[in-house]
Amino acid sequence: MARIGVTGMGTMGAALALNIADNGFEVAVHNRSPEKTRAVVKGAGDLAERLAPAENLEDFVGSLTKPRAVLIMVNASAVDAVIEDLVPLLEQGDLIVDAGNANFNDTRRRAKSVEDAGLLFLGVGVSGGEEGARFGPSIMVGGTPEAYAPIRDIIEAIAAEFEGDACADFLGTDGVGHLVKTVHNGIEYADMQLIAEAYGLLRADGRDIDRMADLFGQWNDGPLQSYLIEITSEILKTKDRDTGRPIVDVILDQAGQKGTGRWTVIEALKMGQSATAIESAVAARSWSALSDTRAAAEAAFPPDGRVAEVLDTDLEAALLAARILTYGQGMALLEAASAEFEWSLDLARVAEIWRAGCIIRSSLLDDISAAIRHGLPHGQLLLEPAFVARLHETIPALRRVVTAAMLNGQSVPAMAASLSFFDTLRRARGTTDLIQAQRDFFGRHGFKRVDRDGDGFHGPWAD
Ligand SMILES: NC(=O)C1=CN([C@@H]2O[C@H](COP(=O)(O)OP(=O)(O)OC[C@H]3O[C@@H](n4cnc5c(N)ncnc54)[C@H](OP(=O)(O)O)[C@@H]3O)[C@@H](O)[C@H]2O)C=CC1
Ligand SMILES: O=C(CO)[C@H](O)[C@H](O)COP(=O)(O)O
Repeated sequence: MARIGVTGMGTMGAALALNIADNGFEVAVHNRSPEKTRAVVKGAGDLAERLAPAENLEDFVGSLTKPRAVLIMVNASAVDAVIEDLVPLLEQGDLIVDAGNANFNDTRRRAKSVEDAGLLFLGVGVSGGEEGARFGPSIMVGGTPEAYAPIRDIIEAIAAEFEGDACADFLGTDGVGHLVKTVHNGIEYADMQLIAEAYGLLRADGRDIDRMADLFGQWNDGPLQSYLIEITSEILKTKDRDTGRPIVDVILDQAGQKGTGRWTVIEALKMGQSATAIESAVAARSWSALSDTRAAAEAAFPPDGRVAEVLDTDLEAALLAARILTYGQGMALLEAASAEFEWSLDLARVAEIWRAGCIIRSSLLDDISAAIRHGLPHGQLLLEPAFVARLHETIPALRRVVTAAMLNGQSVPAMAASLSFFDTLRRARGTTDLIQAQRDFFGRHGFKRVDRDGDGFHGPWAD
């Protein structure tokens, strides 16, 4: 009998189940199509003795000790159907864990309906891709402490570690684990886009791909140290087996997206927050789908042949500045969500559990968690003294890179969005006085004055 079961033997579910077994726990395994379960057991080697495979949900649930704990790792669109099948098979006090990527609004709804049925529910974000799931992901738990208690030891055992600290924690009630994972992915989208923009500038400059790989490798030894920079270097070194060409040259430039970046932007907009670098990254993926349109537009507006003059050191600093601003936007969004849903989210802890295991892990996160513990003035990372100093050092480079890109017709939407966010925020008096005047002019919306208390003032056009 197993203390926990995993249903969904896809990329992530299989890897998590093996991780659980590797940490000494018996684990029941199940998949809608049983051949996948058989394949996982067959490929498990010595770990197979800790796997209890089941060909149907009834046997799967029957192989769990009570109170049962079932971890679902299926596509977001299938979670409701799986829960519907599971609930009649479970008893009061049993636990359902949705560990896939889920829209946190769905998680809130699911938590309520599962709890109404007398069961416990957790919405858990897991990050790290297949390798992370197998050897140590970052794990973001949302739900109730009672629901977390029975599996806490398992979650902490399978999670990544940063200097002995498990990169897993209970973050608060209902949807918080999935919103934190969603924002993690939003930051992931922006960081990937920023890196792709730097790659685009280097390509426009005619750089050799192998030397580019070395440059990313060097950057990974400095302040940009991160998983995404590291794998970019690896990817750029990789040749296609069939043609011998750099692998990036045979990959169609159309990026997929499963929804978490878009969810981040939607939630940011709903909460009156800005996630502009993330929004640019989502847009860039959407624009990437328009291959025919882009080809037609290139024919209509051909490149003017100028060469981008961008220094490697400037690119490195520009990426760092934009990354800081992106993390800052993500953290501010989480702070706003915490206030709105009364989660009392410990943002420093979030940064801590992202320091290892997850896709956005980077050396910067240790500094970000320290900065949050010192307190972020006005809730903004960019105002924390250590980050003020870093931005003073790096923003001029971001400005030079964005300017060079713009002058040369190179697309850098996420870098430009980050810089505009920064420049907007660092002006005590902006330009929305005119917006307010326009709103009042056409719609009598009223405005506040700088020289009097109260609101609802109108311009003379209203007379
Ligand atoms: N891949 C990654 O890097 C990461 C993925 N995630 C998230 O983890 C979850 C799983 O992703 P991943 O493992 O990559 O996906 P896969 O495509 O590898 O596997 C999908 C799994 O979902 C099952 N499934 C699909 N539809 C149904 C259904 N209607 N009923 C029952 N089972 C169903 C599949 O079963 P079958 O074999 O029968 O089709 C399969 O086990 C997703 O939410 C994803 O967003 C989270 C972090 C990283
Ligand atoms: O959660 C993940 C990583 O953290 C998954 O890999 C997710 O699929 C990435 O999102 P997308 O497929 O939209 O790029």
